[in-house]
Amino acid sequence: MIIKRVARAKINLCLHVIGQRSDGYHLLDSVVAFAEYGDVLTFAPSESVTLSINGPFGDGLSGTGDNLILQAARCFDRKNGQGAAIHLEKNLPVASGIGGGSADAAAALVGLSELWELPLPDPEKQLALGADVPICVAGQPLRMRGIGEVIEPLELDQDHPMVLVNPNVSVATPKIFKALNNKDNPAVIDGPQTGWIDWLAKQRNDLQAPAIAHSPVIANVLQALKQTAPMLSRMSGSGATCFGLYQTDNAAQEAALRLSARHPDWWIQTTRLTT
Ligand SMILES: C[C@@](CO)(OP(=O)(O)O)[C@H](O)COP(=O)(O)OP(=O)(O)OC[C@H]1O[C@@H](n2ccc(N)nc2=O)[C@H](O)[C@@H]1O
Ligand SMILES: Nc1ncnc2c1ncn2[C@@H]1O[C@H](COP(=O)(O)OP(=O)(O)O)[C@@H](O)[C@H]1O
Repeated sequence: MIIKRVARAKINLCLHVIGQRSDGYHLLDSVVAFAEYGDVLTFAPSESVTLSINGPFGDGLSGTGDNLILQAARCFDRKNGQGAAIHLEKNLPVASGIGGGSADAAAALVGLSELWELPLPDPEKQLALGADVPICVAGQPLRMRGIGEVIEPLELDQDHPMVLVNPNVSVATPKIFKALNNKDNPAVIDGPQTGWIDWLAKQRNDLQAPAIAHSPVIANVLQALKQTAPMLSRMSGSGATCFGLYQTDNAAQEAALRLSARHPDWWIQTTRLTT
């Protein structure tokens, strides 16, 4: 039996930083949904746990040691001889604000739980792998609070065609949180009272300014996206990936073509935000 899971890109449609805990972690209020596109993981029975990696962003990652997939495998109380040959097709840029590592860890938790017929590790263990892991296990539109442990499922009105753009710079999350001056910003306005997009347009990503200060090219990405007339565009997570949402698949494809023609060195991916 071979099990396959797509580790979908996590998109912070907005991300408000509303406080800081005594251990330094920041309190968040974020609306999150997932792309159709992601890394692809497969799990086959084996006597030990191994990880092989390929794909466009696989080069910088090691298949041993602290890879989040192997850390996820260590969360299970498995029996002797219970292993898995895991393969990762790494399609998402690393350290890019779309939670590739957390999505991989979540996919590994779910895939291995099925392969080994063992219960999913509890939410606290999931959170210890990464603050974004529980939301990636949930894998549906949601509002996340705390550092990611408070999850409220939401119903997105419809699938939205989307373009993801990363200028091929990696951004270390802790640096961006550290550079944020005001840790005490207003929460997400409750909603949506009107349409989803109108509601989201009124929200923010509080990490956008410090991320731009760290990597000014993010401002160019946001400006280039704006010029393609999306319904909504913003940076996800701590960056540098930005997203644009469009009315139709055609509009998204045209936007992606236009962006690729002007910026052949950027990672540009057409996909859909799923309900
Ligand atoms: C900012 C967010 C928004 O969804 O996404 P990304 O930009 O990583 O995709 C997440 O909260 C990131 O979650 P994740 O990437 O799993 O974070 P972790 O590995 O747990 O934390 C990495 C480091 O980021 C900082 N950190 C993380 C989360 C948080 N709420 N406050 C923090 O200050 C801490 O310095 C921590 O040591
Ligand atoms: N399977 C994995 N995929 C991506 N990153 C991983 C993985 N395992 C460990 N990491 C490490 O986790 C860090 C954060 O990666 P990632 O989750 O892609 O960031 P972000 O949440 O900002 O998109 C990187 O520094 C990377 O080296």
